[in-house]
Amino acid sequence: MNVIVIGASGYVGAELIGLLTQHNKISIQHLLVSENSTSSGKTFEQLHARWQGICAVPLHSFSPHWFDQHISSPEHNIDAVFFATPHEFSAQWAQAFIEQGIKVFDLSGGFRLKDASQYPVHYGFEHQSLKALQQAQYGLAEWQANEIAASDLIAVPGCYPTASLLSLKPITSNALHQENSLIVVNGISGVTGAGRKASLATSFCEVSLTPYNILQHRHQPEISQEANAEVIFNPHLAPYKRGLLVTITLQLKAEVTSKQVDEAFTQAYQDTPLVRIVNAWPKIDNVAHTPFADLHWQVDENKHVVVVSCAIDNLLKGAASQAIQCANISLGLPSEYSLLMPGRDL
Ligand SMILES: NC(=O)C1=CN([C@@H]2O[C@H](COP(=O)(O)OP(=O)(O)OC[C@H]3O[C@@H](n4cnc5c(N)ncnc54)[C@H](OP(=O)(O)O)[C@@H]3O)[C@@H](O)[C@H]2O)C=CC1
Ligand SMILES: CC(=O)N[C@@H](CCC(=O)OP(=O)(O)O)C(=O)O
Repeated sequence: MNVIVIGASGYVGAELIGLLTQHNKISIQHLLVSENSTSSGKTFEQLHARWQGICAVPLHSFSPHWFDQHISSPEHNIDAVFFATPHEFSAQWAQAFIEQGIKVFDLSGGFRLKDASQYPVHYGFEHQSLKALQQAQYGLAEWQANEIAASDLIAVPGCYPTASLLSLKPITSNALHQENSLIVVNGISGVTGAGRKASLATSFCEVSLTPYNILQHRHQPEISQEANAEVIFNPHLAPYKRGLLVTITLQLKAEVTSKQVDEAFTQAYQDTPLVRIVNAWPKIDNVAHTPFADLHWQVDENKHVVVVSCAIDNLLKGAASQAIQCANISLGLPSEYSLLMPGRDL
């Protein structure tokens, strides 16, 4: 698979490129940034020294001219593009790549919400690619492999939604929860979740554990849509670099037993190497810098309540490694290919 990564100077782009360099079925053809990027002309290893000696591909500026020069002719040799870019940019450009026969893996939120009217509210722009939006397939790898394999436009889930949906779907897809009851998702993320752009809110001396965007975060509709159940989402920013944890409280139907809950989770994740059911409450340190999601739950049958917690690396299972899982599925490979043992057949 010959690929392009747009957004190569960002945190997600860097992790994605790092994974691509170790994938023996995927070949990086171009690494791109914005037209006025200060990173244009630098090599990937100059920008992200972690990959010194691994990837010296130069970063170039993406523009309509670049697209015309490299993509518009049918002779292009590109099979797929990864958008590790702002939401509006992905929403603007995905259709043009699809029309050239190029598969799109969008790591932004540009194609995750099915209802176009939600974009002005939650993303601040009117969606212009309604045809692509309808065509887009949500890419929660452990739950939608068949749909991902059949689609040319994959909306890779966000970091909080990934951890939340891995926790919720075994319950809601088996209708074990009390209909119309309160489902509260508390999430905590490290600062890399905000991206590489410097801002006062994420500068070293300013960051402290705090809730943010309460009752108005754009992940609330994404989680509700994909869980098929309305949630309340309370994100928190914490003073560490990477890793994300959600703890979810939801009411079970009165007749549901803890055995049914256990069966729902073991059924969902018995054959998913990257989602681990762990015997203690998950810890960020056990998943940071890995493609894993660690899950644990506890049921109180008297209160008819289950508490589920899931920890992931926001840049990996919450973005880049899940995008690789989606690409693997598109290639007909096991979703975990190259993620457990880099570059080798499983
Ligand atoms: N951080 C996280 O934990 C997660 C982020 N995401 C999503 O992934 C995407 C990238 O996030 P992240 O890496 O954190 O963000 P960063 O701000 O770190 O990186 C954004 C990247 O997009 C590039 N870019 C910006 N505008 C354009 C443009 N017009 N044309 C081409 N490239 C452009 C930037 O290049 P430059 O500035 O050099 O021009 C940079 O490489 C976002 O949509 C984010 O919401 C999804 C899941 C998790
Ligand atoms: C700490 C922090 O700021 N996190 C980001 C989530 C990053 C992310 O997951 O972006 P997507 O929406 O593309 O998934 C936020 O809350 O907006």
